[in-house]
Amino acid sequence: MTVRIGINGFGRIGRSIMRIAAGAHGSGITVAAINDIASPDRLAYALKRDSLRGRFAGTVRTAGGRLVVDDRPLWTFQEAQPGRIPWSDADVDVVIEATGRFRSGEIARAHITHGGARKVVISASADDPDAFLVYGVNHDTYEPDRHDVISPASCGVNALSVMAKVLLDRFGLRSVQTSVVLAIQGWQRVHDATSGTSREDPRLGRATAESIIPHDHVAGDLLEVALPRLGEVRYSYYCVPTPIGSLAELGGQTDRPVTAEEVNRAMAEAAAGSMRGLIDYDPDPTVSIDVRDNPASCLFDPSGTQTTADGGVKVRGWFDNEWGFSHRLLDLARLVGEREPVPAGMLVKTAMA
Ligand SMILES: NC(=O)c1ccc[n+]([C@@H]2O[C@H](COP(=O)([O-])OP(=O)(O)OC[C@H]3O[C@@H](n4cnc5c(N)ncnc54)[C@H](O)[C@@H]3O)[C@@H](O)[C@H]2O)c1
Repeated sequence: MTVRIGINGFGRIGRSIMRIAAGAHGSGITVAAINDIASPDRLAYALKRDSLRGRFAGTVRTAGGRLVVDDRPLWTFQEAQPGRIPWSDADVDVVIEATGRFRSGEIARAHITHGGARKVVISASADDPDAFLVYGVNHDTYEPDRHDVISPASCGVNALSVMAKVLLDRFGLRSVQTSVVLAIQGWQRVHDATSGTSREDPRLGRATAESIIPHDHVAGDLLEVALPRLGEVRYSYYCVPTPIGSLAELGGQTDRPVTAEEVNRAMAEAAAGSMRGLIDYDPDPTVSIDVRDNPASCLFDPSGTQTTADGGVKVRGWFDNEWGFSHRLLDLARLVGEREPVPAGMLVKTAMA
């Protein structure tokens, strides 16, 4: 079965989804419709030429007010309010809410109640969704009858939680402390600004290219939601002026002392087995740009593993904050868009096919 997707907000995430769906990892997904406040011509231009990902591999044009991708016209709407988008005209199963404007579960639900879609996946941490589902970590808690508006938490939480799950399952893990170092986000400001970021922490209005910016607007507590067995988690977030490619570090206490070699072996085994497609493992020395276009939630970096004799452990992973996360959004869309959900183990394989 093909899940028909509607994308609200054709920005960095929306266009990543379009590129993935049009490429080799797009099986089981059809982008049926898009909505953005920008004109179809601007959307076509933005899809065709991307400063970070290069030219779109297929063809892009507009015709009759619609975006036409690889000679397939998409329903193209230009509405500013979720409740006004007629997704049912395009027979959309799942809306991916990727404007960054409508992160409240209640507002995003209008895609269902007014637009006629069946499910919504918000492309960020959200307020009061029906469920937070991190793919590969707790997506098997999805209940089709109760969960209509879903949040995958954040890209950072996805990267942290796949590593945390491996450590937890293999060695036990508690007293977890994490850091996420995040590449530039579209809502940041070029110069110091007092408004326009829609975030309350004043540091987030500071000039993007000038500083490492710590901030409190974090979704780190969602790590505890996705993996309640972890117990308390502490987290730090930093915005840095690199265009793409982010870092996740996670430390904690294992149930027994482990060596760095044991930890790395566990991650390598998970990358080849239970977490295939979600954790990638790369023994080569890595810097952030190396993760660009990587579809995994986390590219595990064994050179970052440190342990102490009393059971302390720290691990490092990289993630493409757009590309990896967009793959997870599509994994979730496949899961919730299926009219008859298939077993979780099958879904990981399908997603990576
Ligand atoms: N970019 C990342 O690395 C990343 C990673 C994870 C999560 N996210 C989250 O995904 C969301 C989108 O991020 P992005 O980077 O794609 O943002 P973006 O600014 O690149 O894209 C937002 C798009 O939404 C459109 N838009 C704005 N208001 C609208 C409205 N009222 N109705 C319809 N369209 C509207 C804009 O024209 C733009 O095309 C945010 O919540 C962000 O936090 C982003």
